[in-house]
Amino acid sequence: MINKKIAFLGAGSMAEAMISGMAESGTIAKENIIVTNRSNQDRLNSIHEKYGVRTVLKDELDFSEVDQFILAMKPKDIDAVLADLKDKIQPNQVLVSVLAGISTSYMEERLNENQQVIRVMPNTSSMLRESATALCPGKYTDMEQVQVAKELLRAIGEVFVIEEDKMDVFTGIAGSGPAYFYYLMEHIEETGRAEGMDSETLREIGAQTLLGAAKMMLERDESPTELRENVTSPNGTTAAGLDALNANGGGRAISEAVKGAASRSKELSKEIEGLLVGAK
Ligand SMILES: NC(=O)C1=CN([C@@H]2O[C@H](COP(=O)(O)OP(=O)(O)OC[C@H]3O[C@@H](n4cnc5c(N)ncnc54)[C@H](OP(=O)(O)O)[C@@H]3O)[C@@H](O)[C@H]2O)C=CC1
Ligand SMILES: O=C(O)[C@@H]1CCC=N1
Repeated sequence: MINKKIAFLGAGSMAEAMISGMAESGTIAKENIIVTNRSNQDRLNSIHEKYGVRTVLKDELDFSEVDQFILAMKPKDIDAVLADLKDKIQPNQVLVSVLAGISTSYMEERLNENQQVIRVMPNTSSMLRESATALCPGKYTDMEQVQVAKELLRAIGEVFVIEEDKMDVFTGIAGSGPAYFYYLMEHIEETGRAEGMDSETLREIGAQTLLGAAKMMLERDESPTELRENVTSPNGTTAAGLDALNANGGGRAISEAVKGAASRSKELSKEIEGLLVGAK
């Protein structure tokens, strides 16, 4: 068990997914997880009741008791948050940000010298401890703190330490990724329903098919191409399905989705910088 105190600054959907996974994991005691937001006390009450973690409004947080702060507000709020935190945090405390598009250098430049920061990108499957989470440390961050963050994030799934210049594409693949699979399922369900199947059965069939394919990719030593070919009998049903997918730009659409999300991640940081320039 990790004997550190963490404070979430932000109690929205991403924070809740992480809190739920962490609280269930036993990796960190619930009383060592503090959840804050700006003003929504009802939301804090509900998180406290559901997960048994401590909750306080951000202005009531005792900063001195926290080892790692997890920034989980919207990217547009980052400047206000960093300005507020700058002189409240100590060099031995670490800021771990889940914000899309906000780089470690962006945070470092707005904090006191040598401040330790870590950028991470989880996804909402954190709730079931099945996130694929990327992590990259800032340039002043101790390895020991990186280890603590890694261990914490392992409570909500698998952790991949990556170079920061890969963070945008990682966001396009894994941060936003669950939505693509849900979208796929929405269309599969719609088609099944049109053929008279009921939604509940379709949900189970689709999810089991996705889970089976995911496990095959994780547990078999075969590439997705080989696995796909094994499903595809000559002149059979899968070949017909894949032909239809290709004829309708399916493969290209998937690549474009990843590229679109990655490019939005890049754009977000530019927008935030633009806002700052505009505010001067
Ligand atoms: N949703 C996802 O799948 C993923 C999201 N992310 C990132 O997670 C972040 C949060 O997204 P999401 O959960 O959807 O956002 P939400 O809008 O649901 O939640 C934002 C939260 O931030 C709080 N907040 C705002 N300013 C402050 C502050 N100064 N101090 C403390 N809390 C503050 C808000 O409090 P109040 O309500 O009181 O104003 C609210 O609880 C984003 O930056 C996003 O890029 C990353 C990976 C995946
Ligand atoms: O849509 C978003 O911007 C956030 C970041 C990754 C997933 N959700």
